[in-house]
Amino acid sequence: MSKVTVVGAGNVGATCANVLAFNEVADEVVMLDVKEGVSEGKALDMLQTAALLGFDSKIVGCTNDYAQTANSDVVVITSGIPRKPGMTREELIGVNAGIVKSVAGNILKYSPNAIIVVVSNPMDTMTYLAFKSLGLPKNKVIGMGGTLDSSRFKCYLSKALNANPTEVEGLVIGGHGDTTMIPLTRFASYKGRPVADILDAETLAKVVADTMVGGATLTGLLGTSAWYAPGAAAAYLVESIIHDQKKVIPCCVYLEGEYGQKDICIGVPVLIGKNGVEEIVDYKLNAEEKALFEKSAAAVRATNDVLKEINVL
Ligand SMILES: NC(=O)c1ccc[n+]([C@@H]2O[C@H](COP(=O)([O-])OP(=O)(O)OC[C@H]3O[C@@H](n4cnc5c(N)ncnc54)[C@H](O)[C@@H]3O)[C@@H](O)[C@H]2O)c1
Ligand SMILES: O=C(O)C[C@H](O)C(=O)O
Repeated sequence: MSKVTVVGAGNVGATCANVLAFNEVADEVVMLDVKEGVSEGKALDMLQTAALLGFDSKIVGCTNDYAQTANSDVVVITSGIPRKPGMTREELIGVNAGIVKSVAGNILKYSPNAIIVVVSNPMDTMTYLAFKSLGLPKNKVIGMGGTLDSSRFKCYLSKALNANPTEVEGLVIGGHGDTTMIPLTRFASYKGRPVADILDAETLAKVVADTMVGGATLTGLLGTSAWYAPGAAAAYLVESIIHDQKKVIPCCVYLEGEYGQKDICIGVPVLIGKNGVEEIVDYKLNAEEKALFEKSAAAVRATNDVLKEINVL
C-alpha cells in the first residue's frame, strides 16, 4: 500500500493530487488544507472522475486533520501564498516560512518515515528551512523547482525547434528564481543532437531568457502563479520515488561539497528513487556554468539569511 499526502489543496496541490490519482501513482492520495471543506470537496470531485477516466486510487480530503495523513510514504508541501504579477518569489518568505515550518512539523509527527517534497516558494529557502528544522537525513527532503523549470526549458526549446517536447532533452539547475535559474544549453539535445548545432545563438539566448522568467510570464497572464505544470512536475517527482524509477531529475537538495557548495539547498541533477535522493549526479560544468552556479548559490544564501532575521530558524 503506497500513500501520498499533499498539503495545501489549492491550485498546485489539487493539480498534483489529481495527476497522482489519475496515473495511479499511489494507492491512496490524501489532501489536507486549512480551508474548511475545500480538500473534502476537491477529493470528492476528483473521485467522481474515476469512473470516467478509469482509475482506482483512493482520494481523501481533510481539513487540518493530520491523523489522516499518518504513515504517508511521501508528503508534498504546497501550502502557502502564491505571488501576484510584479512580485518575486522571494517576497513570499515572510508568510510562507511560518506555514512551511509548522506544516512540516505536523507531518513528521504522523509520518516519521516520509520523504518530504517542498513546493512552496521561495522553494530553495523553504527546502532549506524544512531540512534544518526537521532534522531528517538529507536524502529525505527534496525541493521541486528544477523539474518544472526543465519542463519549461524543453517546452520553449520544442517551440523553437518546431518539435515535440518529448523528443527534447534539457535540464535547468541552480535556484528556482527569475534570475537564479541556469538552463544548461550545452547539455540540451534534440533527437540526440546538441541544440546549439541546430538553433542560432540569438534563438537559444531567447529560449534561456523565456525559461528563466517562465513563472513570471504565467503569473502576469493568470494573475496568480501557474499550477498545471507545477502540479504535474511535483507528481512526476513523487512517481520516481514511489515507483523507484531512479530518474535523473533536477531537484533542490542539501549539498555538502557537491558542485562546490556546502550548507545550502539548491537545484542539481539528482537520481530519485525509493530512498528519495539516491545520488547527486556530477555533470561536469565548464568555467562559465560554474560561475553562474556560484552566483545563483550566493543569491539563494542571501534569501536563506532572511530566515534568521525573521526568527524562523
Ligand atoms: N516550486 C515550484 O515550482 C512552484 C510552482 C508553483 C507554485 N509554487 C508555490 O506553491 C505555493 C502554492 O501555490 P498555489 O498556486 O497552489 O496557491 P493557492 O493559494 O492556490 O493554494 C495554497 C493553499 O495552501 C493552503 N494553506 C495555507 N496555509 C496552510 C496551512 N498552514 N496548512 C495547510 N494548507 C494551507 C491555502 O488554504 C490554499 O488552499 C505558493 O507558495 C507558490 O508560490 C511553487
Ligand atoms: O512563478 C511562481 O511564482 C510559481 C512557481 O515558482 C513557478 O515557477 O510557476
